Amino acid sequence: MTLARSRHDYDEDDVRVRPGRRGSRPRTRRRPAHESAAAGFVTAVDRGRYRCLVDGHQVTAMRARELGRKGVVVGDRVALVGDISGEPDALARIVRVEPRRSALRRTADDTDPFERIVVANADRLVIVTALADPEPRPRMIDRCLVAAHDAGMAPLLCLTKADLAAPGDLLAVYAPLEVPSTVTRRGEDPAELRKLLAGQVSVLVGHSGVGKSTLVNALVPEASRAVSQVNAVTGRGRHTSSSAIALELPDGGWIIDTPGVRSFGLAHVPPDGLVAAFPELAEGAVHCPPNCDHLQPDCALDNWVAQGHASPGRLDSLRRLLAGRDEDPAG
Ligand SMILES: Nc1nc2c(ncn2[C@@H]2O[C@H](COP(=O)(O)OP(=O)(O)OP(=O)(O)O)[C@@H](O)[C@H]2O)c(=O)[nH]1
Ligand SMILES: [Zn+2]
Repeated sequence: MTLARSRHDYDEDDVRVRPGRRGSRPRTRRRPAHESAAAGFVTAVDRGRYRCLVDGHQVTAMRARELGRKGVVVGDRVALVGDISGEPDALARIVRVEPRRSALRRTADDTDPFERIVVANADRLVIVTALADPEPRPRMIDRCLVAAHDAGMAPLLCLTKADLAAPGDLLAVYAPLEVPSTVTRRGEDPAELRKLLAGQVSVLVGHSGVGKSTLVNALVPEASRAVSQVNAVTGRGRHTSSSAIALELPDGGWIIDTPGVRSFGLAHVPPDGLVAAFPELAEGAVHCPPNCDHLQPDCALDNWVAQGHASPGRLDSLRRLLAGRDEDPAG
């Protein structure tokens, strides 16, 4: 997969490496401290407490001061010291966050003024859209596709509630984008989705009411118990919490639900990054006039599509996104 960013380093808050006062070697060259630390996988984060899986058992941890401003998010691979027994009241310390393979970002909005990484190291973004009740919102899907590309994750379109409306029209809109898709309906086991997710770390995203919890409950029989255990630790209910939670899939892999994140704005994705999310169009954009915004008549992409190098639907999708970069991400 081509990445939109030249920034292949997904750790935005620790890229600056300051040389020591006396010009000693950069800090990253030093031997890592805590060589005997245990490896953990962060499955939930809330109010400064991190739930980590260490050797198959759950450990509650806090950040060690030495992490500085470094954020820790669900999906992070971390190194832990201190009490990793997992006993009630035991508290370990996270002393290191391993480099991230991918980083899903949310944009600033009314509920949170900062752009933040919400999930690290996930492979897939599952864009959950109901075919009816609520009505599908294609622009939200487009935005999620770019967010997936920007994050370094593969998208999967999951169309729910096929018992209420047929998926044909929506699938036709997205067929040219060659995004894999799966359709689910009430009363039917989501077997295809289960197969697609096995062995991977996937993030579910979608508007309220599209059926995410229904899917999670079907995929992870223990889901409600796992969620209430986390809430027992953090003292919050699922719907009031804005943090993500990772649940282990019976066939291997993880599904990460992100209750507070329903869509993604693109304000943090530069226009070049948007175009890069459409590799076969990016190739044609080299023929555009300098600083082309790809919305004017002299844009070379119309010709590129006319020559059959890319589908008209893909160009439409790109232009919808370019024209609406600053729109309300929930739209
Ligand atoms: N007809 C129909 N209804 C469904 C289907 N899947 C879920 N629902 C219903 O849609 C409603 C919302 O489903 P949830 O699973 O709670 O949706 P959600 O995406 O988790 O919603 P939030 O928790 O608000 O984000 C519930 O009443 C479900 O029973 C489906 O395939 N068909
Ligand atoms: Zn152009």
